[in-house]
Amino acid sequence: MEEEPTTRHASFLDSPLALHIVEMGQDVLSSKKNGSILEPDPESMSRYQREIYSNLRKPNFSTKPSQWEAQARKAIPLANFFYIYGSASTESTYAANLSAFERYRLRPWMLVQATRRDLSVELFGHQYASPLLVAPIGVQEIAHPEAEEATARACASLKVPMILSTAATRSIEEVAKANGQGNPRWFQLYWPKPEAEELTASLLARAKTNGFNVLVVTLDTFMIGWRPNDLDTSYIPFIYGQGCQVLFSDPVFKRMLEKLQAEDTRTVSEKVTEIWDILKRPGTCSGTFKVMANATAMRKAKLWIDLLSSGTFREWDQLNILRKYWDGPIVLKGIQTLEDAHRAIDNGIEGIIVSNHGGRQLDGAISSLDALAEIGGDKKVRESGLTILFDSGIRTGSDVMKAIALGAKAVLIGRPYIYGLAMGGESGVKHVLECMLADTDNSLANLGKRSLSEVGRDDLRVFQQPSKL
Ligand SMILES: Cc1cc2nc3c(=O)[nH]c(=O)nc-3n(C[C@H](O)[C@H](O)[C@H](O)COP(=O)(O)O)c2cc1C
Repeated sequence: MEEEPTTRHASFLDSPLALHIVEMGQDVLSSKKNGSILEPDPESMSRYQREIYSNLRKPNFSTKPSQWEAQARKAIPLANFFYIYGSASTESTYAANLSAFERYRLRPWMLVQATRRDLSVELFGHQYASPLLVAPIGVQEIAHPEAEEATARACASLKVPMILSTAATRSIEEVAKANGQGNPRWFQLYWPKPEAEELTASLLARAKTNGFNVLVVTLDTFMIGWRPNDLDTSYIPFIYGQGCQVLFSDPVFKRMLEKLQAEDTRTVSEKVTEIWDILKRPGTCSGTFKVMANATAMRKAKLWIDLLSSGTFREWDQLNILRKYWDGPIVLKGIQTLEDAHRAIDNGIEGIIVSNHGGRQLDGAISSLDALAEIGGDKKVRESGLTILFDSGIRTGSDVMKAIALGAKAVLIGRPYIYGLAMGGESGVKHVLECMLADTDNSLANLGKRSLSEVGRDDLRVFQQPSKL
């Protein structure tokens, strides 16, 4: 006799096969709860690796950091390249930054359930998808005509926070627009000199209005480093008004400029003589052309240099001035000593970036990674809740792991993404960031870790102790 359909249905649910399927489902659900899913996540950061292989052809750009540098060198005028690549004096700080990563070696762990991984980090109450941020780098137009806007779009597409430099070639508003609504972005301040507090207030108000929610204050560049590459070609973009757009677009700066012009008592002939004096100086044709083309911008640029790069230093007790104009987290960039990290804590600062500006400021200095090793290992720092970020030398995913192991919560990518910008504008930046994200995820997996919170000093060996004074 034929069974009733309902009975057939009921009997299937009772069948061993159905029970097995249900049990499998329950296993998957419970393993999800336990965080031990056996299938790799198709959306993981390392998907870029799979995409490249499945394309079955060479990617448009190399995946090697050394090639990004080489390709950027070919893509832009040499003086521009050397401004980006160059460091202070003998470039020994830059060399130390890179070689330090060779001394700290990772210790991979086996038979760890790292099929699914979590690269997210929490910084100042915000959840970020990865520990990578884009470092503040000024004058991006010298790498590509789309400049900071291209970087902002690339960052938005990958949800990587962009830190906008005060020395940008685009205004705060233009970069915010290119970065789009809801994307995380921070603002880096080159602190105008004390007489221009109103200007500082205006910059910070604009940053806040335009969705920049963390303030990075750079402490290591009150005086520009001794940079022979640029000195030998007498090349500094700010003189021509390049890298000055954040201030040029500021209402307080505009008022200052108007006042200066109104007070300018020079006669026309005196002004012509001044330009003629510049043109008479021995130099390149392109220098002469730039002087002619930018005579107006140069007057504005003079004020920019006087306000931002006058050589006037600030002190610790002045930090509280910034609290008047900024109610969000403040991060000090350029910390290299444990003593200064303690001062940051004592001054109620929320975060520091252990950085030596990529070796562009003080030559003969310790590597930034050695500085991190000292600061990140300190009891007072660890117990204080101070957020530690790191830059200067990050080139690969394993570099990211080493910095995290030494106590950084997140890291800043510097020159590599500017090389990406020089190679191919927005798509070049995106490529470099996707490589860095994939390599970071891959390194976490091959270290045998499921999340960044599991990475610590046990995962490192130092093979040559940092020199002690
Ligand atoms: C061309 C160039 C311009 C930079 N401009 C700024 C800047 O405007 N503000 C700032 O805080 N740091 C600036 N930096 C420093 C970076 O933020 C970062 O500290 C450095 O690039 C890290 O070193 P790395 O590139 O070797 O990894 C600049 C670096 C370069 C290479």
